[in-house]
Amino acid sequence: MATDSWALAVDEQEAAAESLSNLHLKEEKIKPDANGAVVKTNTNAEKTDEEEKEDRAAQSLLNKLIRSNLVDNTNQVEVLQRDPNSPLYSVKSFEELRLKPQLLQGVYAMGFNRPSKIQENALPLMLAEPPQNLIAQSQSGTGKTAAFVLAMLSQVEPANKYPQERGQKISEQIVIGTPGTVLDWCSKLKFIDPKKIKVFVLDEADVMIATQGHQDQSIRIQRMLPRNCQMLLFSATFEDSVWKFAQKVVPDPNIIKLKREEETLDTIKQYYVLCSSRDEKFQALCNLYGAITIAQAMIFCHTRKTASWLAAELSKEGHQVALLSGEMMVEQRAAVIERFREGKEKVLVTTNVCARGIDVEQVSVVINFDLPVDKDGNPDNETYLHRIGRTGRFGKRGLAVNMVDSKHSMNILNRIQEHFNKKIERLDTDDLDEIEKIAN
Ligand SMILES: Nc1ncnc2c1ncn2[C@@H]1O[C@H](COP(=O)(O)OP(=O)(O)OP(=O)(O)O)[C@@H](O)[C@H]1O
Repeated sequence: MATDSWALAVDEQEAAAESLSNLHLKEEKIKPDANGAVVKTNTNAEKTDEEEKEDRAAQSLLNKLIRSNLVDNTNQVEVLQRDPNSPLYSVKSFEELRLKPQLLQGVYAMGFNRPSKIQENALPLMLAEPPQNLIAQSQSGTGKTAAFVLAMLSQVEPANKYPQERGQKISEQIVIGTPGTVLDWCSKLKFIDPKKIKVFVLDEADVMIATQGHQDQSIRIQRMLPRNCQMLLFSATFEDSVWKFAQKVVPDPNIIKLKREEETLDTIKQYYVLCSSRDEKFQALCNLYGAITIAQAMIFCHTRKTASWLAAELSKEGHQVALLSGEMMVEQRAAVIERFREGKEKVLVTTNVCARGIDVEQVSVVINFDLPVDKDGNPDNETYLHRIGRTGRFGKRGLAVNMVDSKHSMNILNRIQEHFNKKIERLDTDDLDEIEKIAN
């Protein structure tokens, strides 16, 4: 079966339609009772004639949409979750993963119907008794964060109001921070008693490696934790250095790892555009906007200067643009991201600061206005993966367009293709028909 929803056969699509209608029923069926327990009710018995009619009409419309290949995204997720080749595939339901009733309730309230592959594989290990250590890799946007957050919440005892602070008390049970701050809180400032920590998660382990000092700080925190503290390490990419670090920091780990060619998602289509100058790249971008409907886009530039220039040019063209760059204060960055998430701005122009972590479902296009390179000018494959992973979140389709403006950047692009063993097709942005085709 194809992983790619564009290539689904009609019978698969119809099966998907059926799933969607079941999904609708399932959402209705699962309701928490007064004690927070999840109760299943017989929906069919409760359905009125009116609802029955509405359902049939919805089903028929959906089938029509599917036949014309406009597969709805919810539907698409359902299809992917039944495709063994997809990172969203699972054979189990959340109920079978033995989450606490309140967490199960929360998961359904979030609109999650089935776990993804990483959730299905990682959760039983993380929730085992005694809890297991884990080093895990999964593609961007496939539910890693949701997986370890569920594991953390499963371990929290709400009655225990720590971590504690010497003078002022921290009553929150979960602390999220960069290695430097958490280390200060555990050691210098003693806001947290590390001996009481039950779960230690290192997310985006590749950043720990790339950022000066983070690796050592993480190891110093890990050494303060009790022996029975559960250690979890997640990353979308695992270069050798990340791998070495992971094994240093997580003792006796269970390991979930991807093959290199599995790291990129088939739901994200990747293209490059040949240009000869910055202005041509800008023109290509305008052509793209002229030809396809772009819900929201993120555009990555190498320098703040280019990012500010581009944001200003796009504004002149009438786009609602937000600019996010490294010199902004944390609060300012958060405010910009929040406005973008709310859809107040449709385009986010940024430098690398924003390559990771942002989860905005509506981002349908990522543009590498400049290709990601490291400080020595070599291709930065991890950053590339994180950048394009801002689109195609949890089974959504995405488009990644790379602007190539010199022999050097063509060489960078070729090396990125080789690294991921994935062909990046050329796109002629002067050909409107061609652009329209890729968007369908
Ligand atoms: N089982 C699920 N069903 C439906 N949606 C889900 C499920 N799990 C997670 N999601 C949603 O999918 C999106 C991506 O999930 P998440 O942020 O956990 O992925 P991630 O692998 O940590 O991504 P990244 O690598 O970019 O950090 C989020 O919006 C999340 O709410």
